[in-house]
Amino acid sequence: MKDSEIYPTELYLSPEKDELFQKEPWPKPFVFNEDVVNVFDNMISRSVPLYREVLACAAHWAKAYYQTGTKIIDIGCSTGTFLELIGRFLQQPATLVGIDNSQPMLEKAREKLLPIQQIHQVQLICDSAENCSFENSSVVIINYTLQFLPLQVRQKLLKSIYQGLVPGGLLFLSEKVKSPYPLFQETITRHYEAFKAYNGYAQTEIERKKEALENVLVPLTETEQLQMLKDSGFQQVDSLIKLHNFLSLVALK
Ligand SMILES: C[S@@+](CC[C@H](N)C(=O)[O-])C[C@H]1O[C@@H](n2cnc3c(N)ncnc32)[C@H](O)[C@@H]1O
Ligand SMILES: O=C(O)C(=O)C[C@]1(C(=O)O)C=C[C@@H](O)C=C1
Repeated sequence: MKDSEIYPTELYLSPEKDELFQKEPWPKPFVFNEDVVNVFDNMISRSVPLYREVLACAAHWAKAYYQTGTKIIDIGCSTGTFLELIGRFLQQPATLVGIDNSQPMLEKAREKLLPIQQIHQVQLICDSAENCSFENSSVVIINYTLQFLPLQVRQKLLKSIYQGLVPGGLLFLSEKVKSPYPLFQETITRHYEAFKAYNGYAQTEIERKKEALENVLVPLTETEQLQMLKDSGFQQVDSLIKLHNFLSLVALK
């Protein structure tokens, strides 16, 4: 695939509709179990603003910073949507590694990634990111995953990613963030919920998921996020995309 062909791009998303929070009992607290996994592609693409654009952007940056003979690692790879995209986009054979601690997610990913295995070496690791090595990677992607880790583990993980990246290596990070200003946070949340309603979620579904995610998904502010990256060793850090309460950053080793 040529650079010009990735945007606008089609992602490989399973069509099963997310109706999890319509029914009783609904998942609380939120976990990445089989029920969530079965509808995950539909859930995330209807819940994360600019999801398609973020993945296309991550693929562009991955291609630009990939160094031959190194790895591209996707932490919290879920059903493998990013790896499948970069696998189609990157012409030269590469080692693509997906890490996720949900076995059902990796089973979906395995299926999705079969076609790109004709070109690339694909490794799927079922473990917590904090137990993994990032040695010999030139690109690490961590989209909407750090937010689920305990606060004290996040810095440790970012340091370990920094250590594992080769010089000139890139970290691409997307997170749900919060505003440091309560009034702005309220306005942003209302706007975000309108986005979800536009994507077909009923108010009860929105409220139930919000409750399920409480204390499970803990967002930081953009400033805290940038500081954590700098404290982990990254000196060159920049923001690329932000809409409502979702942010994408890049950081260079
Ligand atoms: C919101 S999803 C990520 C979405 C995915 N990156 C994408 O763009 O489609 C979060 C993923 O992180 C995984 N996860 C949560 N905690 C983890 C941990 N400590 N280590 C590895 N994976 C984790 C979950 O199983 C889930 O698949
Ligand atoms: O629905 C929300 O409120 C979200 O925060 C979306 C979000 C996320 O950002 O991780 C939450 C859970 C799902 O895994 C997919 C997306």
